[in-house]
Amino acid sequence: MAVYTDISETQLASFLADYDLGALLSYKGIAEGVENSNFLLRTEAGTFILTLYEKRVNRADLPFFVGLMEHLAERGISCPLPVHTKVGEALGELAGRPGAIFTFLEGMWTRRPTADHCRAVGAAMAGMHAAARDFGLRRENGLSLGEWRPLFESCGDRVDEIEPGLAAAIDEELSYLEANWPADLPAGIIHADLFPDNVFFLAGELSGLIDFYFACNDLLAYDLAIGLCAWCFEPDGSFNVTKGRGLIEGYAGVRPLSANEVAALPILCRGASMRFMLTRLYDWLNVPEGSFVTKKDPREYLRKLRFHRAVASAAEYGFDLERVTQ
Ligand SMILES: Nc1ncnc2c1ncn2[C@@H]1O[C@H](COP(=O)(O)OP(=O)(O)OP(=O)(O)O)[C@@H](O)[C@H]1O
Ligand SMILES: N[C@@H](CCO)C(=O)O
Repeated sequence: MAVYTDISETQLASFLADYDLGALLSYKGIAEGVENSNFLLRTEAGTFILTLYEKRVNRADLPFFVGLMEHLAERGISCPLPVHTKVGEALGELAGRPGAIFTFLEGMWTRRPTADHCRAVGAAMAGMHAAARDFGLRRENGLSLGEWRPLFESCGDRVDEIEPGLAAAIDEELSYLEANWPADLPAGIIHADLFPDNVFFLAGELSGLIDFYFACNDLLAYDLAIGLCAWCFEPDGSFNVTKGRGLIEGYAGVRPLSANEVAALPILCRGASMRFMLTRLYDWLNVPEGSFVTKKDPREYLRKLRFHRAVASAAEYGFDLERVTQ
């Protein structure tokens, strides 16, 4: 359960006194999520989310995250909007943790994405990329190509417990990625974790994006590659080309891709699979049993990596080239 920091009603009421949200009516911890403590608040002004930032979020990055959500919301992207205190602050402190209050987004994430969901997510991702273009702050991706090998090395000598020969296979794949990673593709601010649990739908329509705590400056098409990995595989491990087409054509309907971006999709998908396999592998080997963090299976991303390694051209992701390029 993702409530690491307990708060008392008295603490919360005194925190809320800095805001124009009326009196506290009720609050409860939210079980979902693993990074931060989230609470559902009801006050006289409505329903809100209180997020307390835990250790894995770097305090210095908070102005970037909170500012980005504000920037996107101002440009019509449906995402949580930070609520300001009476003196105009978006970030405060509660129970020794940095905290912020956000508007509540209606909707639920979908456990069974369809091709229509994928199309909507592609369009929303491209809309987010476009809306973030004039955001004034930068944040380097702390989980980009250069960080993968140190992360792998920090997993130590237990990697082959997951599968015999895995350490050598990762080493070889990292060498390929390091030698061939594309450099000259359009870059900007990406979400970097736009998985199904971070996209809400309401009555079949996309109602908003949440969890911008991996957002950073990186290749725009890398976000699309993360989306292909997270949205377009079936539970049996097969890639669904109809979903792939939906995601890519949904994206390109808002921001057409360049021919170079299309050509780079297979290697970007290999990199995205590597990134999520490694963070999951690290957690698998290092997070103690019975802790709050729900461990996700690194082998899911190993299987996805193998699929992308066998892709000879981006056309195998199922889209019509003429429809997605400029
Ligand atoms: N603005 C919001 N409106 C409605 N619900 C929200 C909002 N923000 C967060 N939630 C709820 O809180 C849950 C956890 O939020 P979030 O995914 O941001 O947490 P996290 O700990 O950063 O998670 P993750 O494990 O994905 O990194 C969400 O699944 C959702 O149910
Ligand atoms: N989306 C990530 C976890 C949260 O960042 C994963 O599925 O591994």
